[in-house]
Amino acid sequence: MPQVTVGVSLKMYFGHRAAREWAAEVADIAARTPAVADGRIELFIAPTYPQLLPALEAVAGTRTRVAAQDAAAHDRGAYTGEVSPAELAEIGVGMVELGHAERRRLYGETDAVVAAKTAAALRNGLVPVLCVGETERVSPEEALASSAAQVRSAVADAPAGRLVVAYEPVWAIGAPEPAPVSHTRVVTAGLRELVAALPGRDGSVVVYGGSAGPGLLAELGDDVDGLFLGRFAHDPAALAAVLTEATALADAREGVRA
Ligand SMILES: O=C[C@H](O)COP(=O)(O)O
Repeated sequence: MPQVTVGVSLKMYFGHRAAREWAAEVADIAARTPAVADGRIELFIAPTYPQLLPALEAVAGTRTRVAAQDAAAHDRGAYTGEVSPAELAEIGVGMVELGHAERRRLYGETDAVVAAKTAAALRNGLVPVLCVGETERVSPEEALASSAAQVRSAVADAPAGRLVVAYEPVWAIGAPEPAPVSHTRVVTAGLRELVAALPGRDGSVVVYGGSAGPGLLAELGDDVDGLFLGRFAHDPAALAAVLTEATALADAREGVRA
């Protein structure tokens, strides 16, 4: 089992060539990071659909996993423009981001849609990166309540399987700074308790996303299982810095377990 999970979504920021160059740099960094190579850090990248196959090729042999940024709720059929989770699994994609705040806000994805997509991902062997988080800045307790409700709704009827829950307060996405550590730790601690108690979800983890970058993992320490990065991992050197912090955290966790 990984000790720390670090993911990056490119959203739609990069063109094809820039994404290819970035994936090649990530592959180099992953190959030079022993904790990725030995599986203590689970590293995944989520490029756009046209970039999935080149990304899989770029990171082959480095243990970096490739995630899609979304997937359909159906395996096949007359769903023009959709991408099947079955086909994603067939090409070697291992994870899929679901319920991201931008999908919910811009494309009207409801909790019911996210639940249907989560079930589809799990029945096709994909690990859902299930994005949850409050839309307005509220107390950590209220944030936990609404995020927990989103998790419960997403998995209520889904087949068994591991989840990566990404706690992303909507107000901290695309912001200059991440949510305060004092806020995040209450929510992630509560979500960890929740997922640990869910039947059939062994190995599930809770990561933080929303303007995350170098320095945050060291601050959050044992309050999270990792980070889900966006803009602040566009610079490969910043991702390398986060992986250095993740390595220190993995080492510390191993020390605790030894
Ligand atoms: O998918 C990643 C998150 O939405 C965070 O993005 P951001 O770090 O650019 O705010």
